[in-house]
Amino acid sequence: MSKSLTIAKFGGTSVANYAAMQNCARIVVNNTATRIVVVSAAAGVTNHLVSLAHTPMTQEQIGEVCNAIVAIEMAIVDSLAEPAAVLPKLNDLLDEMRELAYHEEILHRDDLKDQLLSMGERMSSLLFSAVIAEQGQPAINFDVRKVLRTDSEFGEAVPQLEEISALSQRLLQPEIEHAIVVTQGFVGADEQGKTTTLGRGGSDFTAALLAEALHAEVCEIWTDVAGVYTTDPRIAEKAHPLPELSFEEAAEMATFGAKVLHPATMEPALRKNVKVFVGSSKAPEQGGTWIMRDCEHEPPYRAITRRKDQVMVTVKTPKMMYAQGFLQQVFGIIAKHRLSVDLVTTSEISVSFTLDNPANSVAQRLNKETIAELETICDVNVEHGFDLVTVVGNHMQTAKGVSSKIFAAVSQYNLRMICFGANPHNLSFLVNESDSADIVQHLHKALFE
Ligand SMILES: Nc1ncnc2c1ncn2[C@@H]1O[C@H](COP(=O)(O)OP(=O)(O)O)[C@@H](O)[C@H]1O
Ligand SMILES: N[C@@H](CC(=O)OP(=O)(O)O)C(=O)O
Repeated sequence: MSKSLTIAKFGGTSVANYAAMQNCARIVVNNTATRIVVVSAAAGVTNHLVSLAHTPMTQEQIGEVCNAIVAIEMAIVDSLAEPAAVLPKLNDLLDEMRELAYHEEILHRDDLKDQLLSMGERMSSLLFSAVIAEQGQPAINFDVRKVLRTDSEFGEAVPQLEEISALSQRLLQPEIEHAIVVTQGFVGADEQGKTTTLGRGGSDFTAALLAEALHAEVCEIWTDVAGVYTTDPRIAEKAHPLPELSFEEAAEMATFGAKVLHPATMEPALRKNVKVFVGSSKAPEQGGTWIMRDCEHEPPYRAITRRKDQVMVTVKTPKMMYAQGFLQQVFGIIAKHRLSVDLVTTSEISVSFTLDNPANSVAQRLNKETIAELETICDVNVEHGFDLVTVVGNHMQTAKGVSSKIFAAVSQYNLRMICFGANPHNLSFLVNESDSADIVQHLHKALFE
């Protein structure tokens, strides 16, 4: 275990093609502390795999989607100086992918879906290890399933921390002594060795879990933006990168929709005090954001996030006024399906709460099951078409004038639910999806420009 170990994670756009991979390989070889590299699938590949796994398709349609993936992978191999060194292994993986796609279409098994989803990372890690080797460093492609033990919740598998730590120290640590280890983000395996996945965007989480297991000093998240910004730069053009963030602020931002980080990434970092750096693999010289335990400044507001695809569920029982334990029953059902609720409001006869409902996700299936079970005990009304906008900061409930400034900025919009005061780090609104970009822009202007 080395105190100076750095783990570098490269996201989908950073490994989208050969030129992008070369930028990343330079970042790796320029820092001798970087011995482990975690890669995502090349941009677009996981989306194709998700459509294979979740959309009913004819044989021809399956063939077309597979061909689109083949084109992305082959363009990278063809650019390598020695394609022949990896081509047989890549062809094996492509064959495995096609076979899984046809089988899954017939069998609809969750374990096959995850095996299929893992193929993008298995291919990109093979290719990326070849790109590092081209830059003169010994590199190996390591199968993360040997160490990233999870439970068997396919699609949203939960990492088993003690096993990951023991397995990583036994099987991964010796490898980094003699080569740069390139491994897969997002992917794991259960006790039976079946392939699992950690949920969309889960490669950041993998990097943080391995950093925790091997007591790394730094976990770098290399992406397509130069750090974590005041808000998504795709929404507000004047958004700017933040030099520093606390673990808590970063965790809130990720939970409430800052796609640049997977929501669970901060947990391992916080447990082992691993510093997290977020930067652009295209422009590493621009610097980025350091996320750490103690920041120099903890301002009342630091950033704005937006999370799309929210549903608002209102449960109502005419007997609620007298029915003690109704809330407990409702939240018992939600907990049983492992859902988390972000916003809650109550009145005498009803309770409203929000559920995250992204397309093609495990959450969507669990939401349906939860709503069906709630309908057995009360009236349930489900409304779609909302986004959640959150201002993230520190000691927000006690900082004077913060909430009035925020409410003034959104005064002309219809706010369906508001959540404030339960913790010092956020103020959230549920808003119509058609308004959310405007709301973020107005808030950004009022708070940061
Ligand atoms: N607060 C934020 N700061 C920076 N990027 C953000 C933020 N909120 C959302 N994003 C979006 O996250 C994107 C990076 O995340 P993602 O596409 O998942 O990258 P990767 O493929 O590298 O994991 C950025 O291009 C940006 O549009
Ligand atoms: N490839 C997976 C995992 C991941 O983390 O990807 P990215 O780093 O590109 O967000 C996904 O698309 O969900």
